[in-house]
Amino acid sequence: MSKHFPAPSFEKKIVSGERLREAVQRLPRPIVMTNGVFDILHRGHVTYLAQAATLGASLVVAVNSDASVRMLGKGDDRPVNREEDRAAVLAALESVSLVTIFSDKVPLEPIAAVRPDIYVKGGDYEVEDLPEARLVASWGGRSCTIAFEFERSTTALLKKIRGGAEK
Ligand SMILES: Nc1ncnc2c1ncn2[C@@H]1O[C@H](COP(=O)(O)OP(=O)(O)OP(=O)(O)O)[C@@H](O)[C@H]1O
Ligand SMILES: O=P(O)(O)O[C@@H]1O[C@H]([C@H](O)CO)[C@@H](O)[C@H](O)[C@@H]1O
Repeated sequence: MSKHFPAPSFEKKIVSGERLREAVQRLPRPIVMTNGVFDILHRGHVTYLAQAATLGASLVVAVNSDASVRMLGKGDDRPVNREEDRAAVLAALESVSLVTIFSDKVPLEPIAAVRPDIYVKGGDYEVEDLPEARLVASWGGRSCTIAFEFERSTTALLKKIRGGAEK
């Protein structure tokens, strides 16, 4: 007979858009926030999230819904991992305090609900180009990018798995 386990405690870090505003009230500040697809988690992602977490006392991650990933044009076969799985993997990370799934192309709604002190993206973005940064600035928050330490990507991993040339 196999033992029955309760749901792992990290599942409690996943909150719906409706519960986000209230859940954030319980987090220590300053709050750092980021967003992304995080389809197949790799070393670049986990390093980036650990570094982002050091910028404040809590890290909130907004993860794209499957429908919003399809709006980004990453390919007909993306995402590989469905939204609830991507959210669970992120929630299991020590660096991550809260995870929410968002449905729009740009995560302005969850950012407005969280009102982070610091908004962060990876070094593949420029702060000046981000509508999220303009929103966060409206309540006095700041935004920054974190340079890549490891050149990794989900797209490159998929190419490798599927027999492409990536190492
Ligand atoms: N190698 C990396 N190092 C640091 N940060 C990264 C790296 N890859 C992605 N990021 C950051 O992680 C977040 C999620 O990125 P994303 O899901 O687009 O990763 P990806 O592996 O580049 O995916 P894809 O290949 O599907 O575009 C973004 O904020 C991005 O800037
Ligand atoms: O994982 P990605 O592709 O880095 O995440 C995207 O980031 C976009 C970014 O915040 C610029 O607006 C966002 O709009 C998009 O929905 C993905 O989260």
